[in-house]
Amino acid sequence: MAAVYQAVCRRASALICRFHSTYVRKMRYLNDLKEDDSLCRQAQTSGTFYLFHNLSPFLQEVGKQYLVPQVSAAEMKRILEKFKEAEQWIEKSVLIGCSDEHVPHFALDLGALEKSVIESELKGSFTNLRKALFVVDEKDSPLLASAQSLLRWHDSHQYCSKTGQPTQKNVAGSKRVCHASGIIYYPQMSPVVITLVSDGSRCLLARQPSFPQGMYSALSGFCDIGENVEQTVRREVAEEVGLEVESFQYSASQHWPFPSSCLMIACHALVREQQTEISMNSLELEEARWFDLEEVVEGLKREPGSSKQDDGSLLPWFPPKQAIAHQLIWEWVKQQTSQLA
Ligand SMILES: NC(=O)C1=CN([C@@H]2O[C@H](COP(=O)(O)OP(=O)(O)OC[C@H]3O[C@@H](n4cnc5c(N)ncnc54)[C@H](OP(=O)(O)O)[C@@H]3O)[C@@H](O)[C@H]2O)C=CC1
Ligand SMILES: [Mg+2]
Repeated sequence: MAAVYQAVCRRASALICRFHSTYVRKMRYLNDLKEDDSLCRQAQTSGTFYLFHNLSPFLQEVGKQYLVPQVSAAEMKRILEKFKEAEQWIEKSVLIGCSDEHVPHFALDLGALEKSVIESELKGSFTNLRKALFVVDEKDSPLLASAQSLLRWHDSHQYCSKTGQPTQKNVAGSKRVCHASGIIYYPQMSPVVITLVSDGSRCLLARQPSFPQGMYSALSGFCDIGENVEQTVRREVAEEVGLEVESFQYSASQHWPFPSSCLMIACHALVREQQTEISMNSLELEEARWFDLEEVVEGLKREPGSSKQDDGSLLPWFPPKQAIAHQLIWEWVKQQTSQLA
């Protein structure tokens, strides 16, 4: 028995090692591409391309599925030759990852080219990211989100904010340089804390006026400069619903591309059972209230379309699973259910 156990352990650790070495080699290769312009330029000739048009990703609808096609370098060349200055277009691409076999992946925004020509050549359509993220396969959503954020960052950092001179991207697109001042700009993300507040048996969910009808989510807010995560959690909860956080626990994080590149830091927070009266900040929120376990479980089952009742009123529903808010709400349900068991 012990021998079998040892053999299983050896096999497991061999697998883990193999996984790590593939991962490490991949990360090292990507880093080389970021650091070495000529290596990256060469990689563009054998890589694959995810296409965007004015920041909308290109999708293909196959049956009921939406696919995110990777266009080969040869196919890219063929399409771009239909337009002027084909070579210059490839230069605009940014590195977004690579396969385990080191096939590099790039994202390219063809916003200045005729959309319909590309759509009919590649048999698909450029789709708004807000829709795309929720219809593609789960593994593709983070890739689309980060690719769009990087393309957006390049688009809005064409000039040096100190000298006003144009900035130049390195080939991989991991930075931009102002040659007049020597300033290097790196892609930025804004840290945002998202907090699911609980009083021990209920959780607090709120609506911002911009949310779709009937949707409630956890409280969120940008970190102020100089703040740590704990301070942001405490401040945002105080500002938005007038409650004091007693303790909090980090859950997970997620890159979120709206409005532009946020690092969502998700936390659970507890307030005292005796101090649960909400004083909502109506400049930021439209509604904030406590939900019990049963109402949350029901809400998780609801789709946006099934939220409307015959009398026109709306039953609450929560963000879809691609949003980290969904994960927080699920975790809370699991924790409550395990307490009841
Ligand atoms: N993935 C998920 O599950 C969820 C993601 N989110 C994301 O979190 C983000 C922040 O949440 P929200 O509650 O709106 O934040 P806040 O409560 O901090 O309020 C937003 C306001 O803060 C100001 N602000 C401060 N810093 C910034 C900055 N770096 N970028 C933009 N605005 C800033 C703006 O005010 P002004 O315009 O007056 O200057 C903005 O309107 C949202 O953009 C949303 O997309 C939110 C909930 C769930
Ligand atoms: Mg907020």
